[in-house]
Amino acid sequence: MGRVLPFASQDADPGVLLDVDDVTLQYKTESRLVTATYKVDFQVHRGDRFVLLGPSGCGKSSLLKAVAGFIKPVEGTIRLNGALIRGPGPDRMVVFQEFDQLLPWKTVQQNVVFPLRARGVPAREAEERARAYIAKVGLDRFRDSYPHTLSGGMKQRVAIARAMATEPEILLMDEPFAALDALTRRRMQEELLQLWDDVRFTVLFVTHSIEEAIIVGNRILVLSPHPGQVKAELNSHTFGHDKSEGFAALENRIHTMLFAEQQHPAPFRGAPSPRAPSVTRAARP
Ligand SMILES: Nc1ncnc2c1ncn2[C@@H]1O[C@H](COP(=O)(O)OP(=O)(O)OP(=O)(O)O)[C@@H](O)[C@H]1O
Repeated sequence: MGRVLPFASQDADPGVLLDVDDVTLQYKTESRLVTATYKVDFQVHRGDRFVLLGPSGCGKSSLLKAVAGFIKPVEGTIRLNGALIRGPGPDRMVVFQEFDQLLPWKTVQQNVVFPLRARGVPAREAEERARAYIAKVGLDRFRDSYPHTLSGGMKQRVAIARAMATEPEILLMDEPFAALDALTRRRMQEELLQLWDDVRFTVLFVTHSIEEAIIVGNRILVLSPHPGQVKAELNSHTFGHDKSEGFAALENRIHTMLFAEQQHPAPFRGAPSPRAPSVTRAARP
């Protein structure tokens, strides 16, 4: 493999990779104009695990789609490495929540090879790179399996391997673990962190789970409810599943930030739930 540099942050470059500047996103439907985000600003540096966190409908997925180049801001700009994003490009890869993002008629290996060949990577290199990334997500034994024979978690691992194998500048993940059971989700979060330790890629990660944001992210952008506006940007680089000192404090701080002005407090406040708070659950008392 050997060619991880374009994807990785192996230098100490503190420069901005992704610059989202004053971005307003809108959708026009037949009956109305929906403002998804309003004047959102943030900057992602190389090697960041940057999380967009906020309640359902605050425009997290819309921001990710705009960075992917699928939708255009009505106001503001998005730049990657200084260049204006005008559409989708090979420098960005998206991992979605849905398990059906793989090609069902192709094996795991073929699924990972496919986008590499489409980008002009020579056959042998594509095969080798696919093998290496499939190994990184622990699926060597399933290289010749078809997607319908894999569990949800395994399919997401393939989707991650496929995206990583293209070695994009930034990996865009839209609630990639949200449809998994709690234990698998936790394992996937750990594996993502291990992968990051290994490859040091840059990721923009969308979630509505406060716990997931703190575990996965080194920086968290907290967005207000619809239309999404920036509430705060926080550092979270010292936490993992061990929930070391300060985890609960940060969790509470974010929770308060998101729901302090709500008239009805979330049901688990004052009576902590054994499950981690999620923005969606909290937003629907
Ligand atoms: N294609 C669309 N047409 C019209 N409105 C849309 C479209 N996609 C999203 N919206 C609206 O834009 C707003 C933001 O949606 P978006 O999916 O980005 O939010 P989100 O924070 O990702 O929500 P969730 O966590 O529920 O996925 C919502 O009000 C949504 O209804």
